Amino acid sequence: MAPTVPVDTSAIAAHRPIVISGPSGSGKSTMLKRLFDEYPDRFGFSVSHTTRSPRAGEENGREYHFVTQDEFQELVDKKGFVEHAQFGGNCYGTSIKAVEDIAAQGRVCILDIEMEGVKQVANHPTFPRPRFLFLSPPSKGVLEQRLRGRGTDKEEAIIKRLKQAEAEMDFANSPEAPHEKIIVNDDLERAYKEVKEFIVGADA
Ligand SMILES: Nc1ncnc2c1ncn2[C@@H]1O[C@H](COP(=O)(O)OP(=O)(O)OP(=O)(O)O)[C@@H](O)[C@H]1O
Repeated sequence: MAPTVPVDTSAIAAHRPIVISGPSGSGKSTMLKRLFDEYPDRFGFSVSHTTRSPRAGEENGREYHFVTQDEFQELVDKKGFVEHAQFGGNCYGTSIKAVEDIAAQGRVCILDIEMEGVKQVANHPTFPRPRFLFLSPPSKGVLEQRLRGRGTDKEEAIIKRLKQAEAEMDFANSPEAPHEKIIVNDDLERAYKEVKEFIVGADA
């Protein structure tokens, strides 16, 4: 067994990261965009690692930390990732160090991740426990309408997202879910107020 990588997590402990999850189309990007606009200096997204090749205009350390398969695996073995996954034949992961980098700037790191990632974060052996928020659509029907209304997905992708949404919702409502709060995104203003209250505090 590889020893776990020794990463200083003192800034993370002082600025506890927030994990936001919820089905695709539940409104995570919408909420986070508003929050970042309202509080430009308060939050940050960590820079992920990936084994995919950089695209034109992408810079190592800015869009991603671009690494080889071996480098990625080494970090996996050392428990250096808070969470990691494979998409389309490439590996992606959020390192503890990347989250610490945001916290060291005095910012709260926001982790926008899906169900499998949430489970990994909740069960990580050394990562300080973040705060978990789940954003839920009002119903499956409304979710479907919003995914279609967004106009970014093909029919096949919408069907896949709806199926995945069911699994996410079941997990969020199960006893092993780590979420401290589930917010239903029906009315945008009301839901945003709740999100803000959870993330920034009632006095904000
Ligand atoms: N409360 C709301 N009422 C009506 N429409 C909403 C509401 N919240 C979000 N939407 C719309 O629903 C669509 C999906 O929202 P959004 O893209 O923020 O979801 P997401 O959770 O970030 O999805 P993904 O995980 O795929 O990035 C968008 O078109 C957005 O404008």
